Amino acid sequence: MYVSVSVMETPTHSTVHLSDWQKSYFAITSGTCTPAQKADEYRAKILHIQYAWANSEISQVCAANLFKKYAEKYSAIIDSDNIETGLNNYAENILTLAKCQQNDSDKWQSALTTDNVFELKCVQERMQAGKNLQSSQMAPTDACVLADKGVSASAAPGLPKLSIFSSAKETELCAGSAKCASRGPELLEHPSSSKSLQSSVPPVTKALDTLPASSASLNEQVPTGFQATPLFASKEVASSSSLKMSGSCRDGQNLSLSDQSAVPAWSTSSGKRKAFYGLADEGSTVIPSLAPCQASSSRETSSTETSSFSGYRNRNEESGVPGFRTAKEQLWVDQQRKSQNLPQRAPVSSYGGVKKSLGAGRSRGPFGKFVPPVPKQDGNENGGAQCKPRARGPTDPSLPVDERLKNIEPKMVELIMHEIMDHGPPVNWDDIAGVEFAKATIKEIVVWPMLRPDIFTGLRGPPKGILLFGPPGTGKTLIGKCIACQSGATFFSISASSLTSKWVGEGEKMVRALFTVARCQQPAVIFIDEIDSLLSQRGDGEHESSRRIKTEFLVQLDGATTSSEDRILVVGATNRPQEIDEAARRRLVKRLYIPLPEASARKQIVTRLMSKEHCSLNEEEIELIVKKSSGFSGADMTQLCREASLGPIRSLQSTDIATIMPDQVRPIAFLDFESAFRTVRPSISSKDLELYETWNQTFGCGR
Ligand SMILES: Nc1ncnc2c1ncn2[C@@H]1O[C@H](COP(=O)(O)OP(=O)(O)OP(=O)(O)O)[C@@H](O)[C@H]1O
Repeated sequence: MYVSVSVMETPTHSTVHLSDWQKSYFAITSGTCTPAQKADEYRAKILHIQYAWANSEISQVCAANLFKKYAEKYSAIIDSDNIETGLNNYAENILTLAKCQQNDSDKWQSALTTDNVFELKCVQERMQAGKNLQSSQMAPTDACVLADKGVSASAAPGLPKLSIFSSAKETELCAGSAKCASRGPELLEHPSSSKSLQSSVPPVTKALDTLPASSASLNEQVPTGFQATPLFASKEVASSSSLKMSGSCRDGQNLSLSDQSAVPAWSTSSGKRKAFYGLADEGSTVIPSLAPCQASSSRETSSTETSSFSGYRNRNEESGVPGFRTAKEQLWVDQQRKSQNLPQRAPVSSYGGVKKSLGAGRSRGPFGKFVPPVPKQDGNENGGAQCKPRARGPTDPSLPVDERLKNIEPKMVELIMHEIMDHGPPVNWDDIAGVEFAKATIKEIVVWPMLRPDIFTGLRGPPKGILLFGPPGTGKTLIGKCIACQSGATFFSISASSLTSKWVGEGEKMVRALFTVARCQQPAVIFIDEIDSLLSQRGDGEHESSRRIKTEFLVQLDGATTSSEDRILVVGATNRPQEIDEAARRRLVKRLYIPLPEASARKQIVTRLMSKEHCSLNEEEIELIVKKSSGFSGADMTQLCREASLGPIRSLQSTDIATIMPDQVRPIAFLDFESAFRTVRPSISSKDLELYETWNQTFGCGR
């Protein structure tokens, strides 16, 4: 886990008593704090303590006590596996990466420990890359010095073999390195457990005895710039710090797993240290490393000390070199730089961030709650209700970034991923009553080709666009979604009117971005509701921006910028097909009429909805309902059933509602439908229906 703090104040008094610290640093425990705030505060305070400790502002005993107190105070957050409140959820490091690997069946219980996280393949790959680099950059003599001085070879960055500190010298080194930021994580490796916390602090007496000497010796032993991994800091903050720090820590080695460490080398040179603090004082977001790595991992650890040291050695092992970034990380950084509007920290998890808000209304401070940028691998992020697992978002530098997205504004990608990409429950063909011809056609021309692109080649190739037209509430959206679900495609759903009105001046870019993201997520279905407002016939009053959006859309639809192998289907839906201009109409080759549901379909809708309710309707009554609902759309039928379902409640005395048991509510009866028919009327006029019929006969592809 990472910690980030904007400005670190260095305590002014050289000796600070525990009580003073407790007084000033435990004020945040009021009951009004949210878990997120507490988690943030927790990190910030931990940092503060560790800085004070590292600067000898407080004693080791004091630090250990404070850490223990914090662990106790915030154990609810730290230990919690709750996706909302658990501190793990705020992690943006290796743990997050690891969490992305989980699926529901894992019954994941914060079982990640420092060790098993590093066993994950994705983690090892990254570690290996860093290790290789270090090996190639570390002079053999450096390694010898380390070995000679009692530091396990494996503890030296870049040296592959792992070992646990066990020798006296190693212990001394660790104890002494209390002064060193790089030792920090061990102390707080398991803040959730006071036991582990205590035991992870080197024995006080020994530490006190050995501190000055070993501190110095460490500084001699460790190559200049030997840095700790900020396990608790935000990636962006760390990243930016990294840039700032590079000047001061010329020869520092950045040990951050994600190559974003900003922690300076802890050298004997007070000049260097001052330079470091100087930066910190100037507002640099410098990240020390004494914060907990995996709060809950202590539970899993059999030997706390071993765990502590293993955390140390692992981080050493994964250390990188300053300034090194993989190409994909560089790309990510570049993308973030381009996105000047975005807050400093927002982009990290923004693509996978809180849903449906584009981050607006969602405050993400420097410690903003982390939401994994990628879905679980089973795609069940939303309770198993998802057509297709979402592909990886491009904002997490630890994940591959699609080259195609590099020219797209991140905020647009975010919007598309969160607002337009649909993550709702899957839809089956059986969920759509009636419209048999349309369903059969769609299966044949769209779903099968998407499933078997190898067979549906050449003339059999799928169309790029289809049009569903008909009265409102007849299931066009349902069909669009069903296509996506049944063909294993990602479903993007957008209203064309929002393209033209919501993003004034940006609609054109939005169209381009939408197709680009869809291309990255293919097979994909782009459902455009009210497509008539996007593709309406050109007139004198047509606005320039509307014209540009339309042109861009047609270009994208034509696939001018796509390869022939792209599997993207545009499904347009409209209630006003007559307003679509010829150029667009021609491109939407299959124009399918989605009419009002026939009697059999209406029966299907009623039966299906009532089967989920406590209902006393018999066959005959259902037939009567179907008969009386002639001219109703699917949406009207749904509304009718909703209204009828309220009948039993309405018949209750007002006083009963507070006390009645659910099973005492009478079943929905025919009389409730009779009442419902008095308020629910068909929403489509026969005149409107004529228009659809006429247009269908002229341009439709039905029989
Ligand atoms: N054929 C159908 N089978 C089952 N339910 C239907 C059907 N048609 C409509 N519904 C019900 O009506 C609701 C609205 O349907 P949907 O949004 O798909 O209609 P639409 O044709 O896209 O409407 P609009 O043109 O107004 O966007 C659905 O969620 C569903 O409850």
